[in-house]
Amino acid sequence: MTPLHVRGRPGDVAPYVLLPGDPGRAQWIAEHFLENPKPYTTYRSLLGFTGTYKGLPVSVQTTGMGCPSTAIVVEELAQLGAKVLVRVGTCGVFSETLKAPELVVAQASIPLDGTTRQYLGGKPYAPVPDYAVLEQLVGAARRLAYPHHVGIIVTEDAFYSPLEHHGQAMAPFGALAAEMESSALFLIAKMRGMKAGAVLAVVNKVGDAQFVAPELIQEGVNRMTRVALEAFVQMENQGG
Ligand SMILES: O=P(O)(O)O[C@H]1O[C@H](CO)[C@@H](O)[C@H]1O
Ligand SMILES: O=c1cc[nH]c(=O)[nH]1
Repeated sequence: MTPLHVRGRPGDVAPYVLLPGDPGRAQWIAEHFLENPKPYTTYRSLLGFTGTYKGLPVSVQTTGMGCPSTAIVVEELAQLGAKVLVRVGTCGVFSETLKAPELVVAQASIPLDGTTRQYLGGKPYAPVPDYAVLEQLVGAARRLAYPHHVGIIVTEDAFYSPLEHHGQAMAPFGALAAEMESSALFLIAKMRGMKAGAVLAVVNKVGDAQFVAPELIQEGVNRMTRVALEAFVQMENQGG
């Protein structure tokens, strides 16, 4: 039996998993960073591949956009034996002092989404990455000398909110960036005994009508992927 959506079989998914929102990014990462990548699921375009990076088995699994889809994928990755999950996503920033292709490493997510609210029955909660994963992500970004910011992000549902952008309202409280998946990832990973983190490439200032130039996005994606993979290797070398 495979899970309902991530249609891999036990053994198909590696303990270490990269989580991009975009299936095109999942395929690009598999082709450019993994040796011998093999697809294990294509259902609903939630593409998943497993290969190796520097000899370490690694999977890359699309989450789709938003917390509802991410929650399904993370639950099913737990069923398939995943242990360490790192979101490699894109984000919008609240200040022009953060620029593409800089990275944002999430230290916590302010959960403005509906999925975590439903999981928690409305109880307050602080979705945070696993501390060891956070440490390894920051360490890898430093070693690679990629400019990065470590801080609070906002996870929200409405990319095109008709109201004044509600994520932006959290900027005075220290939020650096907005995206749409990390709160659910952090919460569900904790509930299911997995370790999670998130590294994000800056692609716009929140509310801008355009993303930055494709070359800058590509460079950010390249950098965040390298950071996440090097963090996996370090974690494995230090006993997982
Ligand atoms: O680039 P990904 O990983 O999809 O992440 C961001 O991009 C999408 C919105 O454009 C949302 O999923 C948001 O979280
Ligand atoms: O969720 C997101 C992702 C990228 N840019 C945004 O403004 N929001």
